Amino acid sequence: MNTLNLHERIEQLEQELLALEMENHELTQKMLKAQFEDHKLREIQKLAKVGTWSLNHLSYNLSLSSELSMILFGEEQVPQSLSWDSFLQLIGGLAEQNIGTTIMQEVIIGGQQKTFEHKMVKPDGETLYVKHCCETFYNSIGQPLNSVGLMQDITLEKINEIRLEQLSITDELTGLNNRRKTNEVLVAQHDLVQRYDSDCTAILFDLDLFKQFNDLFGHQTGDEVLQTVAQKIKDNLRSADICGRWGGEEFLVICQNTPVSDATMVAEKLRCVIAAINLSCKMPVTASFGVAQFSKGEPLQAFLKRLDQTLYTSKKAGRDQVNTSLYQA
Ligand SMILES: Nc1nc2c(ncn2[C@@H]2O[C@H](COP(=O)(O)OP(=O)(O)OP(=O)(O)O)[C@@H](O)[C@H]2O)c(=O)[nH]1
Repeated sequence: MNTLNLHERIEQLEQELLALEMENHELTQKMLKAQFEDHKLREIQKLAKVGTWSLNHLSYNLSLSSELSMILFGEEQVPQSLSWDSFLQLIGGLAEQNIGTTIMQEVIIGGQQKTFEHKMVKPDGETLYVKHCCETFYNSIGQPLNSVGLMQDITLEKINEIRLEQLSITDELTGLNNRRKTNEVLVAQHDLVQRYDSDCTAILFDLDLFKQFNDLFGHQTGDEVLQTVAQKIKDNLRSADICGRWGGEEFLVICQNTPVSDATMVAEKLRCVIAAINLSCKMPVTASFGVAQFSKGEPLQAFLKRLDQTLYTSKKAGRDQVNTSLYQA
């Protein structure tokens, strides 16, 4: 090779090197961009508390994204490998007939995309609420290839929602059900009786001469009397009985699956419990009761009127007593 050719060859190689360097630079830029995008995606997933899983239908191999592992296991407890069955077990948690497991199995078999919310119990015993979306993908001859799922941890939002829901149905002063919730239960029980002719009885009671507590000791003492009475009622009712604050110093107890004879005994017990309360203001507290059983064919408004009149009978007859009304069609 003469000097001229050698010179040309060097120039050619230099140009090729430059082109390679440019290509390399471009590739590095692309890689950095991809890494940045990947990092961004992970950060977004972390922020949104979202993770993914995928199940290969041929190997039955399950893989979880690191974000999902974090959501399910936290930093320290990520297992080396997780089988599909253990994953389902985890999703199903301790709850029987867990909707999460059921729907996931449906998607695995049926393939349709589904989005649903469910509750699960983490290995550390903590309750987790998740929004879950999963789908199965098929090859051209309809064989399932893989199923993928996206899970979002919505525990905080759910807990706030539950708290708000609880607040909206609770009487602030006494912690009992408020009138709205009590009325809801009343309507539902009335409907059940109309449909099944079941036994359900309501007890309405009103504290006697309650105005005196406010007048003699102040509103604050009046409030404390209402709270003490509410607590006593809670302590002395079955968990199936529903109790609510119906008005100022008026309470309503709904005893499901209870005929009027049994509910009258409940009312008598509550009357005694209230009369035995020892208030710090030393004034006795009593209540007057009306008891009535729902009847098939009786409209709710008519029933409430009958119940109210029965309570009024107790007031008129001297207070601190229980009166029962029997339905006459
Ligand atoms: N402290 C307090 N008082 C309340 C509350 N709601 C209603 N009241 C009071 O309860 C009193 C009810 O008075 P009345 O309707 O005259 O009845 P009563 O004094 O209990 O007399 P009888 O029902 O006839 O035995 C009123 O003074 C109301 O202001 C409350 O949340 N806190």
